[in-house]
Amino acid sequence: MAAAKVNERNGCIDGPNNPMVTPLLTDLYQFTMAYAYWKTRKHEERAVFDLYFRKNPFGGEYTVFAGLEECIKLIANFRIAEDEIAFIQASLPPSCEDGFYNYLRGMDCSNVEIHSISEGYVVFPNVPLMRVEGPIAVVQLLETPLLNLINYASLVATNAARHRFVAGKSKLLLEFGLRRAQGPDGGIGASKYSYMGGFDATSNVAAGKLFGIPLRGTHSHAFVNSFMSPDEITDKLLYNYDGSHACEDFVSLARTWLRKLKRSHVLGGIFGETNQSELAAFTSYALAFPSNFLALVDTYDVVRSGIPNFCAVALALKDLGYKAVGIRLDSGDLAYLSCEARKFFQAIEKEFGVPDFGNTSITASNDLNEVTLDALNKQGHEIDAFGIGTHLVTCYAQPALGAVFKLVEINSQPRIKLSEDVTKVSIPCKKRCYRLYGKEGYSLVDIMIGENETPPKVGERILCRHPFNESKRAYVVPQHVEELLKCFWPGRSGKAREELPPLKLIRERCIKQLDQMRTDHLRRLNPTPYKVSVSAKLYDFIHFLWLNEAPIGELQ
Ligand SMILES: Nc1ncnc2c1ncn2[C@@H]1O[C@H](COP(=O)(O)OP(=O)(O)OP(=O)(O)O)[C@@H](O)[C@H]1O
Ligand SMILES: O=P(O)(O)OC[C@H]1O[C@H](OP(=O)(O)OP(=O)(O)O)[C@H](O)[C@@H]1O
Ligand SMILES: O=C(O)c1cccnc1
Ligand SMILES: [Mg+2]
Repeated sequence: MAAAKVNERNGCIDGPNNPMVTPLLTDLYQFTMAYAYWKTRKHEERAVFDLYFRKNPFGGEYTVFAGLEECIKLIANFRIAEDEIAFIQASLPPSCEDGFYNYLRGMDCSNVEIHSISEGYVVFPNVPLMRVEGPIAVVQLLETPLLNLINYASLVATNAARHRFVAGKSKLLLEFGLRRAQGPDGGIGASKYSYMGGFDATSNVAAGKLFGIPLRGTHSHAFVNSFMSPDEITDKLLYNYDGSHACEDFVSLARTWLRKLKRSHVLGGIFGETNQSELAAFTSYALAFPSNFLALVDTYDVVRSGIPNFCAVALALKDLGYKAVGIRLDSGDLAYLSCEARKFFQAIEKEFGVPDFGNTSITASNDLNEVTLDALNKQGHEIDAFGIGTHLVTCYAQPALGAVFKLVEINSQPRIKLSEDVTKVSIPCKKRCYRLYGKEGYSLVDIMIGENETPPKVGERILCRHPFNESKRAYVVPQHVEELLKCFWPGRSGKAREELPPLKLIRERCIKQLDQMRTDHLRRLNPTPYKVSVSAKLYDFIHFLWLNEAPIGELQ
């Protein structure tokens, strides 16, 4: 993954983060269609496409929109290089005329206009996330890369937001998925969009460098397993926190604390001989990171070895003025073990008078997902931080979002795609989209209207209709109206271009958006669907066009 390059052409928007995002990152049929448009001299006809999805993922009723910045970076840098043109020429039939390749040579997105919902917004089915307008051949080529950049990004951001919802705001959420992700780009994307969806940090160093995501981590079982005995620690010296004096033998100090713990009335009964190679591993990790000591305690036996060994080293550190961070549990019954660990820490705080030791942090990992987080909450647990990998980054519960890109207008003529399945009928016309807010500050409904219709106004009653179900309709008097589609790439329209905010701000926006949603839309079990509607005028037009385009069947 190369660092983002500076755009030489417009000097302001870098290229996509991933160098594989080029005009060739598309399906062959986009190029064959482009050729056919060109051959019939249709290629410059002005087309409007909507990018939207039909169903929220994970059985939920909301989605977090992500991936916009990469789309705009693609658009800003969209030029087909000479070697790419040669490859396209070799891939299309020899009968394709040379003029087409000259046309591709001059192709860019300077006449394409992109309106989009802002990245990090909570979004709903059928409302365009993005409206792409421009010469049909160019916009056709953009279908696949735009969908590619938005589908997984939005899916994983939504997955992260859902994990955050179950875990609760006070928990630290760490993304640990790189090793299980779908290749390098899956891993980088997962880290970026999990952070956007509300995770606090990642273990992925490359993502930390590329996007400034906070890096966090513990250590693995291999580190513990690698120690055979305390004799392996040769450098036992540790200066105290302020550097004023040295403890010559930190290993013995930790051993002394272990003996004290064993003699304690309360704790002594819990464990006997702990694993000494584990104690050696913890001691040497503390010598390496005295201010950031966190131990993985489940290699041998959490209660009889890992926790007492950790506490002995943590108390030795405390003697030298350091505060240990905590433990990680990576197997077994995480609810039970976290409660046992907390009791142990609290007993030490009481018996040895160590302030705040009871609050020592407990991190849990091991195949966690929404369901296990929910189960842990129901049982009661003492976990402060969750490290989540596989289920988060692979989107195990649902592997694809399914956003689509549909032609809604050409040469100012609205188009509709019909389907046997009503949910797959496209909503025609170049549209404006609004979010209407009610008295209590929550959003009530999203509404799509024709481009030239009068926008909804605060305090004015407007009829919101379900796009396809005649009987579903409601009057809304909005207290606040927000236009959703903003201009992120003005083309030649002369409109102002929305800025692309830094990742941290998008993350904050996402958290704020979710805070502003009614929790019944967010809950895991039987969430309430959010209403998505069209104006009365657009409703009538959709159904007029539908009847116009659908052939009448004949029964015999
Ligand atoms: N209290 C709990 N309630 C519900 N699920 C839990 C609880 N504690 C742990 N889990 C989950 O149960 C599963 C246990 O995994 P598994 O059966 O592989 O055992 P393990 O603890 O990983 O054992 P080992 O690593 O020693 O093989 C994990 O998915 C974990 O997230
Ligand atoms: O379980 P996940 O949600 O994917 O989180 C990441 C896992 O990766 C590490 O395990 P590792 O790869 O070392 O193997 P393990 O499964 O044997 O613990 C870590 O200890 C977690 O268990
Ligand atoms: O830092 C960790 O604890 C970590 C990182 C990646 C995967 N599992 C754990
Ligand atoms: Mg594991």
